[in-house]
Amino acid sequence: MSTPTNDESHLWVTWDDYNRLIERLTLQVHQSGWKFDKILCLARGGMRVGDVMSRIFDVPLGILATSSYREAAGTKQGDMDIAQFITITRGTLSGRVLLVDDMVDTGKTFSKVYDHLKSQFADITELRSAVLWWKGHSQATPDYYVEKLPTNPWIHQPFEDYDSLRPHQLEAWIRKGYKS
Ligand SMILES: O=P(O)(O)OC[C@H]1O[C@H](OP(=O)(O)OP(=O)(O)O)[C@H](O)[C@@H]1O
Repeated sequence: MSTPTNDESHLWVTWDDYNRLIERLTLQVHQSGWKFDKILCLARGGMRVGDVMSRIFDVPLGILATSSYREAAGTKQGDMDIAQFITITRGTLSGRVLLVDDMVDTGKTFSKVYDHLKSQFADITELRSAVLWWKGHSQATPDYYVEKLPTNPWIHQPFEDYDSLRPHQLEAWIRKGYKS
C-alpha cells in the first residue's frame, strides 16, 4: 500500500523516514558540540528516539512515562499524567541531561516535564531538549529539532499501525507483508 500524500493537515511518516529523522537529530546534537551525561526520553513517543541516541552517544538512557488524555479523535489535548519515578541505569538523573521526545505539539508536555524535573532532580546541572518535529503552535521551544511544522499537521507515525492491530489479526498482517 502506498503512503498517502502529505498536505497542510497531514504528515505521513514511514519507518525509513522515521529512522532517518532520528539519525539527523543525533547528528545535529553531535555537531552542536554540546556534551551531556545522560539522555531522558519520554515514553512512549520518545522511546525509539532515546534508544537510538543513547546507543550512538553511548550514554545511559532514562525513561519517564507521560501520557495525555486527548479529545476529538486524539487531536485536542486535555490533562496529562507524569509518572512519579524515572527509571535509569547507572545512578540517578543528574548532570547535563538531554531530554528527547518525538515531537513538541502544544508544548504542554515539555512545560510540565521541565517543572517536574526542576522540582524533583536538583542534581541536573543543564537540560536541553531534542525532538523530531516541532509544531508551529507550540508554547515550548526545543533546543534541537529536525522539522518545524508551521501548519501543525497531524503526524501519522509508523507505529500507529499497531494501535488498531490486534493479536488475532497478526497472522494475516504478517502474511500480507503490510508496510515495511
Ligand atoms: O506538546 P504536547 O501537546 O504536550 O504533545 C507532545 C506529546 O504528545 C505525544 O505523547 P502522548 O501524550 O500522546 O503519549 P504517547 O507518547 O504514549 O503517544 C508525544 O509523544 C509527546 O510526548
